[in-house]
Amino acid sequence: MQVAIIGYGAIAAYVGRALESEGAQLSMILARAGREDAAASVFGDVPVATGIGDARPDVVVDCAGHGGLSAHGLAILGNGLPLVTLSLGALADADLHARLTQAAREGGGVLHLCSGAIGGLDALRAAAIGGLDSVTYVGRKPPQGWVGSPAEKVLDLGALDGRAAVHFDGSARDAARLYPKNANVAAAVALAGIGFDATAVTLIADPEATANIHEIHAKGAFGELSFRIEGQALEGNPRSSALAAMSAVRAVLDRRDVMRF
Ligand SMILES: NC(=O)C1=CN([C@@H]2O[C@H](COP(=O)(O)OP(=O)(O)OC[C@H]3O[C@@H](n4cnc5c(N)ncnc54)[C@H](O)[C@@H]3O)[C@@H](O)[C@H]2O)C=CC1
Ligand SMILES: O=C([O-])CC(=O)C(=O)O
Repeated sequence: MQVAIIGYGAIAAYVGRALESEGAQLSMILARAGREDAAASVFGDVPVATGIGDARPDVVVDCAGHGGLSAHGLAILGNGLPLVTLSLGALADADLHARLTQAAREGGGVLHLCSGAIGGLDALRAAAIGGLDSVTYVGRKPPQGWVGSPAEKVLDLGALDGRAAVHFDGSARDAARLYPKNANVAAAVALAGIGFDATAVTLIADPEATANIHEIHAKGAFGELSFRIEGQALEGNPRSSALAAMSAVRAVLDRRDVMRF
């Protein structure tokens, strides 16, 4: 299997290593113009490019956040290629969502939405068929997991005095837009359940937390669901959970299986 990867950060490095150890071949790394050397320093002699051009890998994996999906998604899907993404929050932008959908329909590509750092989305998606009354997502991370996010505008993350503090309460659409590096899970819950505007999100910085804790609570015709995961941070980035990288690897490997979840 030939795999192209967008990005060369903590998740991209994990995904690349794991896929190579499963026998996949990295055929291309997509980086921003001017950052080719930085990408090459992570991936050695894998060719680095700034656009997909006419390359035909079996699958492309977006590990570069919202900017990666918005920069490369249209061309990749428009070229009829499958694209696995972790940047689900970018779809809170209704215009980008519509343009990616159109490019995939016209070009024959498919955008695979990774479950990322959270789980339980299979049950939530099934429950949506019968009708959901409410869906809530609560994200709780240690203070360093929120560095570089709008949490810094309302909290002093270095001086929380042992107390957990809420820094966002609102819709999944606002969470996804405001926290592009932290609220892709909120977007995943929204897309699996009742959408970006109806999904309620609370984000918490918790000095007592030793993991990235994600919870879903949902009610509907199916009954009631509660899901909670304590995910360890990925080596190299305290904002990202290791499971997010693992889920992208899973999504790529699933493509070669004849029996699929
Ligand atoms: N769905 C989920 O559960 C999760 C999603 N994520 C998303 O994955 C992203 C990456 O996470 P990490 O690897 O931990 O972050 P990171 O900061 O270590 O790496 C991000 C990489 O993307 C590159 N990049 C940015 N814009 C780009 C573009 N237009 N084209 C090519 N490369 C570009 C950066 O240079 C950097 O190498 C996060 O920003 C977040 O949006 C992260 C964790 C969980
Ligand atoms: O990795 C996590 O714990 C969640 C995250 O950053 C995101 O959803 O963007």
